[in-house]
Amino acid sequence: VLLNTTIAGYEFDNCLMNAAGVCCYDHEELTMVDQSSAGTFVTKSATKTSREGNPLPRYQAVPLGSINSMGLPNLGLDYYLDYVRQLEKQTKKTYFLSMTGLSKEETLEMLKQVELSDFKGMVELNLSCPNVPGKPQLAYDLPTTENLLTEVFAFFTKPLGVKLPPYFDIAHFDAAAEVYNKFPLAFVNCVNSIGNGLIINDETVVIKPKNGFGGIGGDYIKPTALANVHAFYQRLKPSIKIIGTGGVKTGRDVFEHILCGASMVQVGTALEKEGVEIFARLSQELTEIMQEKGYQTIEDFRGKLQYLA
Ligand SMILES: CC(C)(C)CCc1c(C(=O)O)[nH]c(=O)[nH]c1=O
Repeated sequence: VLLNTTIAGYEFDNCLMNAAGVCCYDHEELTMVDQSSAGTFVTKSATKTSREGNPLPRYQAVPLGSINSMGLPNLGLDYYLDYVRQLEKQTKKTYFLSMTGLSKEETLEMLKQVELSDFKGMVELNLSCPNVPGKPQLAYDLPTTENLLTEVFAFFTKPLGVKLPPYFDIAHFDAAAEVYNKFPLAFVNCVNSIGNGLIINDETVVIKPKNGFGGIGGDYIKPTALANVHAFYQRLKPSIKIIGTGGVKTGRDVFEHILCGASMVQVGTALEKEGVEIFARLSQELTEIMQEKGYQTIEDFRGKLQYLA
């Protein structure tokens, strides 16, 4: 049984990796993922300059998942770009560089810097980035998203995919897929946390920013994550691969994401709780499921979700 996968012609020896934001803040965390059973890693979404992020507590794990309003704490694009450029020369692996500008100008400026560099990996453009105040996050504003991607692909030639928040309406799957199908995207990553949830302990919110409102991850979001993976798998042109993120904590969850069409599966909340040894456990559990079912590679069952007659 092999757990290898391919995205945009880049080979990975394992289809598991971290989700942006988890275990990817600095060299130490990124090295831990790189030296684990994971096939690769993605960096914390970078902005042009480093950011402290929101006041603590800004992340809270709970039995069925997590809530966060981190506020994009990161060490700045140069830190991650320099680190990945030197690491990829040593390991010959393909890494993901996540980024999100706080304005269109910042996003384009960062991408121009990456385009001019000798970075050989892939960019994951986080479209959950904030928009003009009073407007929804970028990925929920499709005309603005289309405008941005048009300007991006006017100059950007390295492999680039987008990290998407969950959509909840079939009409939105249709409209969003119509936009993303217009661009030479390497992948779409479904899903980011479900935005603006609220978790309460006794009579009090559990995180400080935004009066306790934050992105929800974990068991709570797996049905939504699987639906988004499969909806885009059904709608996007075959050259745009799907990365599945959300609610993964067992090999069975990884299997279900791949069954829905995912070519790579990311782990967030469960990685935060268990640490990087989770990648070996998930690999073992997925291997056992595949052996039981007689699948040799993930391509034997990727996207083959069955419907009821
Ligand atoms: C929510 C934003 C701060 C605009 C982007 C960064 C981000 C964060 C974060 O840094 O708060 N948390 C998430 O669960 N997903 C994200 O994409």
